[in-house]
Amino acid sequence: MADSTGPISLTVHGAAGRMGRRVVALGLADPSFQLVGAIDHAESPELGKDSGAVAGEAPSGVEISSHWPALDEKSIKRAVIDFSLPEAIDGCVQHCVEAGSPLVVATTGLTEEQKQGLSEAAKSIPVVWAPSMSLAVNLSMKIAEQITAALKDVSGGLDVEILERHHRFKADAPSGTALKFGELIAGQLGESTSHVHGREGHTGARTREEIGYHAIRVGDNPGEHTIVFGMLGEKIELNVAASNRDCYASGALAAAKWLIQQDKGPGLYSMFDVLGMSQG
Ligand SMILES: NC(=O)C1=CN([C@@H]2O[C@H](COP(=O)(O)OP(=O)(O)OC[C@H]3O[C@@H](n4cnc5c(N)ncnc54)[C@H](O)[C@@H]3O)[C@@H](O)[C@H]2O)C=CC1
Ligand SMILES: O=C(O)C1=N[C@H](C(=O)O)C[C@H](O)C1
Repeated sequence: MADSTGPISLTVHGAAGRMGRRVVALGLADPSFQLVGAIDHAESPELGKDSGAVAGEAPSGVEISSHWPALDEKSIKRAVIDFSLPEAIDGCVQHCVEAGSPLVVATTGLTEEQKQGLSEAAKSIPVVWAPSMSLAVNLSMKIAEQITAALKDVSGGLDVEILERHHRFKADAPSGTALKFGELIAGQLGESTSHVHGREGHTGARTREEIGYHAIRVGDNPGEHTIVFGMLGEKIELNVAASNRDCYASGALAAAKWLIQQDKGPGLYSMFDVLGMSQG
């Protein structure tokens, strides 16, 4: 008999990573979840170690492994949270589709083909996919859309530039969050918008239809985005910055809870859906 009561059986994909460790730590502290799996690369130096200990917490009894835990057919409340790398996504998605496990995907830098794969997977399982799981970032995205709508026809024209700052270890650029900001702002500016990544050489004057992106990599910055709305005579700078990674980890756990507690069916959902920001 399937058990619809009790905690959500949680598996973390990328469990030994900077983000995976925080998801494990916060998940272990949340009685809504029971950690049942901590997956990482077969060559990870953390393989075989206790996931709680690797996360700096008390032992969890769940070792970091490259093999997925056996499915508990009685437990219908289960979810997978992925904070891995693009090269790891296909295997994770395939497992979740085969197991019928709801999935939260946080990994950025996906190829267009991998994004299509998420849409295909969402035909059979519920998927939350967002480049940032942060409440403040998703709220800032909505505000950026409103600012753009209000200023896009301003006299003298509107210039939008997106600056992002991350730790020195970040492997992709610009951030998935910056790209999402640009996508949403371009949705307000119109189809003629071009996306310009950095500038060098004799570029000529900036065109009215471009959004500029600039990726800064310094120290241990957990993520900061500044959207500059420049006009002739004044500007607005919208800044949102994390001081640690827990805003993302708690957002991903909230997304998993939302999928299970709202009993979401197959579909591709965003953090706007999770946070109730989808309208407007
Ligand atoms: N959506 C969001 O809110 C956020 C997304 N991210 C994204 O999450 C991803 C991970 O970020 P970090 O934790 O900083 O990176 P990280 O490099 O510290 O962690 C990635 C983990 O994935 C593991 N991995 C690699 N290949 C694997 C495989 N085949 N199977 C299982 N595990 C595998 C690595 O061994 C590592 O432990 C990045 O794409 C980053 O942009 C990061 C923070 C917030
Ligand atoms: O790699 C990171 O750290 C982060 N990556 C995400 C992105 O690429 O947008 C989210 C957050 O900014 C932190």
